[in-house]
Amino acid sequence: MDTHLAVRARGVTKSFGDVIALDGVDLDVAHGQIHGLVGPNGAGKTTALGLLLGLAVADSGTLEILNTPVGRGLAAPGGVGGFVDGPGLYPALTARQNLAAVAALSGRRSRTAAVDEALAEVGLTDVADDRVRGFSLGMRQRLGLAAALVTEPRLLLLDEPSNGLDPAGKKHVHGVLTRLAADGVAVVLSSHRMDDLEALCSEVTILATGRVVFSGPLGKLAAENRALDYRLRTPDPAAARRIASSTAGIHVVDDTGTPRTDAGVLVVRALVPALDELVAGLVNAGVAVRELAPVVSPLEAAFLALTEQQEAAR
Ligand SMILES: Nc1ncnc2c1ncn2[C@@H]1O[C@H](COP(=O)(O)OP(=O)(O)OP(=O)(O)O)[C@@H](O)[C@H]1O
Repeated sequence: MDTHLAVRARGVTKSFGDVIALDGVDLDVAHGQIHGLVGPNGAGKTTALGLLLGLAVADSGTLEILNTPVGRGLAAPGGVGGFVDGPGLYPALTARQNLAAVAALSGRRSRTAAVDEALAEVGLTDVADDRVRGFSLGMRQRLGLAAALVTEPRLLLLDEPSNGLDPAGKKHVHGVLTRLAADGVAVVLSSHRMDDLEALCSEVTILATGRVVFSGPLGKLAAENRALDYRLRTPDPAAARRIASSTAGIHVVDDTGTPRTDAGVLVVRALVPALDELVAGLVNAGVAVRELAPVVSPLEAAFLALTEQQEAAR
């Protein structure tokens, strides 16, 4: 048993009738790691989180959670917290009463302090005594996270935790997750938001049609040798286009969805070394470069490439 891992899954398969939701999934999540599950709609993210939360049982494969082998019965081992498909909350109770109920069920001793602390951590102190019925989606998400916090999880599982969050809410949630990870808690979250994954996760697992198409550090994914589209902003796009077209390894992309009114922008597809050549060529020719940035982030580009390959292979 690998004690530095909070989650160790090998060859996990789960079907619903004819639909194979997970197909031989391996997953390692270390203590203190924020691990992102990412993939197109229907890729199997929620199903995977449901298995980790003990809401469903795998058809085959092995799963160890917090060093406990998960058997055929439902229910996750102690120390696992979180939610899928939105947090389960009592709408007629206040935020504080909801958390007090969770604290009581989880057998915490210093309940009042734990509830107050959790409310403060997610930024809901001001609305602690309001009924949850009137809460927005983002407030419910934050309260769901607070409910998980009062159980003091060692493995926290969250399905789309940034759903409906405004920038302030997002800041609170990101702060909480980062603090938990620094304290050694393993966090697994699903998200469609590449910016969130990049801001939070040290590792990601990309699922496509139930299979793992990548798992590992974000840096490794971004560094994969793949040509990206770059937006080049210049006061002299005609000269820039001429130079780009004659630079080896540079492909000028015409149809990028860039608004036609943005005449100073050229999009080129290239690997980094060719891009360096292009910049040198532009500078030598006296063509100013006002901006040079990937059109989509390296993570998003890798995500699209990997998931499209898997879809095409179906
Ligand atoms: N209870 C269920 N009964 C039948 N099919 C299901 C069930 N749960 C999931 N599925 C199917 O399993 C596949 C994986 O679904 P899952 O919800 O895990 O994907 P997801 O990656 O979370 O998708 P999304 O990004 O849309 O939330 C889908 O084809 C889905 O229709």
